[in-house]
Amino acid sequence: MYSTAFLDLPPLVNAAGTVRLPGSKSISNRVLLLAGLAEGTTDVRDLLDSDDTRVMLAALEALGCRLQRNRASLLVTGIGGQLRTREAKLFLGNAGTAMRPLTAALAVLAATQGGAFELSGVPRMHERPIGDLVDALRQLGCPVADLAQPGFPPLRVGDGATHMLQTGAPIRVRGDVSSQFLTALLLALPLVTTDGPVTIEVDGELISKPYIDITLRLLARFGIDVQRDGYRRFVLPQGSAYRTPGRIHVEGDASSASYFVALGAIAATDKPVRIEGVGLDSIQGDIRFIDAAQAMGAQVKGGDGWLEVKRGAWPLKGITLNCNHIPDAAMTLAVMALYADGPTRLTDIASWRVKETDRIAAMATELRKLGATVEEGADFIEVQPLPAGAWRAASIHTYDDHRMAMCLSLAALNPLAGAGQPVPVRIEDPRCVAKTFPDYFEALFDLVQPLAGSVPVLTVDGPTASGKGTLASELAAKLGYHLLDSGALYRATALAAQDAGISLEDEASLAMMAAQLDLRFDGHRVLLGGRDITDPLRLESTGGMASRVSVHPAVRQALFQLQLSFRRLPGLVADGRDMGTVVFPSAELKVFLTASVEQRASRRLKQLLGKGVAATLDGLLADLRARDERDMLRSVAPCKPAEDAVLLDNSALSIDASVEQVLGWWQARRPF
Ligand SMILES: Nc1ncnc2c1ncn2[C@@H]1O[C@H](COP(=O)(O)OP(=O)(O)OP(=O)(O)O)[C@@H](O)[C@H]1O
Ligand SMILES: Nc1ccn([C@H]2C[C@H](O)[C@@H](COP(=O)(O)O)O2)c(=O)n1
Repeated sequence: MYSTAFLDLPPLVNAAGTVRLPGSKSISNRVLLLAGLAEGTTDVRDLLDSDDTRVMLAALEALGCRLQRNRASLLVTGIGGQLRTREAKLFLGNAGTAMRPLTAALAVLAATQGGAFELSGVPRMHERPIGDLVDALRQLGCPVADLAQPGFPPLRVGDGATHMLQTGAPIRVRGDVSSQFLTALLLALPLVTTDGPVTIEVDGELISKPYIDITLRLLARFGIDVQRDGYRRFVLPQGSAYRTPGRIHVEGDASSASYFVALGAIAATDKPVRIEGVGLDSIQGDIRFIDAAQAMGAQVKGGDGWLEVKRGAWPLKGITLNCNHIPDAAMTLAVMALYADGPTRLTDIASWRVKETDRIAAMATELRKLGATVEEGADFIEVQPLPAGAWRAASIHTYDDHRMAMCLSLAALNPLAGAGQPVPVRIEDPRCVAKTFPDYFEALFDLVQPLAGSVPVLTVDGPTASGKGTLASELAAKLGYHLLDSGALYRATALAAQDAGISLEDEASLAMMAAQLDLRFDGHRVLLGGRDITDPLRLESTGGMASRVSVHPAVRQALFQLQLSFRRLPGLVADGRDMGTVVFPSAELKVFLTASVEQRASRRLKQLLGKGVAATLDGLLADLRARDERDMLRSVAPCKPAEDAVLLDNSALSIDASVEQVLGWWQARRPF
């Protein structure tokens, strides 16, 4: 997962390969609540691991459910409809799929068994309406107190006392703001059917009906057979009781599939994008997104648990579509619309305005930043195609909304819109995808090809102990980029030579060995032929040997391709001696880092003593001078600033100040 302040996506031009989807958020949180309320233990497979499921799990644990995590599954032992805890404060983040059903379930349990629970979330959750559900619970006779603005969380349900509920008369609930209110009642009211059946009647036209279908199917799996009259009237039979189904499998998230369906439709020109975990047999309403994608031109094939998507019509075809049945996935259509031959109008999407953010306003604002013409209304959005040449590089604000981040990432495919200046796209706060798809960007990068030469590179060259490694790894962490410590390759070659008894002057043998290095970087550990060489790699003596090995042109040539292979999406920070001059001459920013030799020697001394390695200042000064001379005066790729490098003397700069300085230079070169 990328937890950086922003993530820059270079222009992308092709897509192919397979993505395995994380579990559906809607199914995961429903299953968790049902398992938590049921008698017995439920073995939940392929559960989504994300922010929204984590808050649900924390709530269940606080309520006395037992959770046992195994490698492939989560075992949930429920409370069997009996409160184990009578008071708790539950923080539910921005998870509507946790807030609404837990409010209803705890309201009826607290009222009938005596309890009091506070439910709160992030500030945006406190702006998301829940009044219609609260009204329905109050009709029943459940005490519900608004703790801030009436009709919005935070709420307190129950007052510690027991109450008789009015289950004899139908409970009325509005269906035209969020279908989650009805889902919440359907999940909660089986708990109070001891004295007779309980009826729910829906006022107004129910939106997002497919989500109710998911709720009903899952209720059936947990032993509740709801009788119904279409989507207007639902009857929970007397004596309903949750029974664990034993094992339950969570299918992949159909809303998350929409980004990869769109990716295939836009960019899979040769081989398809294959999506695993969700398919034509899906119980999720958002699977119908594929109909919309096909209407726009996508070629879609599928079976049970899989889909394959390729580009069909190109440009895509603009469509007008009522999106009431696919409210979440429909956002993806708004970005696909940029690649269409005419306007795309998405209607009946008023619910977008009360989601993680006001999604109609957010989508319109961000698409306009890219250069698009967008019209928005109370319950629609109309997006004009964005012709080649009209795209602008944009820094996309994501509003703490995972779907904004994932949808807008598709704008990086802009080179496919036609001849014109390709532009990168910046996604602000990429971590917001953690709500449903923590590894979304990693999955995207596995499938796409960047425009040739567009993966950004930042080089940091300089003499030994100037702080290159420290600076480069901080920069890579801040930008979410890969890191190449090129010195480590020379060091590993030197160690391998030592192990094999090869002389450091034997250029041909060294080069042959360097070309076959079995080197693996595993986090901070470095493995050579499976052996952990992390510690020996950093020895001063190894640095000295590396310096001698690196003077040989054939060795440098042997390591050249390996270094180039580190240039992968989304970008690279490379440190060494010749990164800016030889290996990445087209790097966007080249920094040449220096510090006085005295300063460098004293830093290295501190570093070594800190690791318990004996050293003296005089000895280090002599070693550094010798190494500087060899590295700077050798005939091939000497350590020197590239002509277009920026010099940074950090003798009097802290590490943080150096990082800020370089990030400032980097930002100045970005088009955002
Ligand atoms: N700006 C700075 N101010 C103070 N200390 C620093 C600064 N930058 C780096 N250091 C410290 O200097 C030491 C050497 O830094 P580092 O290992 O990053 O250098 P290097 O140039 O990568 O060395 P080498 O070429 O030997 O790999 C480390 O202990 C690091 O914490
Ligand atoms: N791009 C590079 C990186 C390193 N070397 C050589 C010269 C250094 O003295 C030695 C060890 O590097 P360090 O880990 O200290 O950065 O490797 C080089 O020639 N070119």
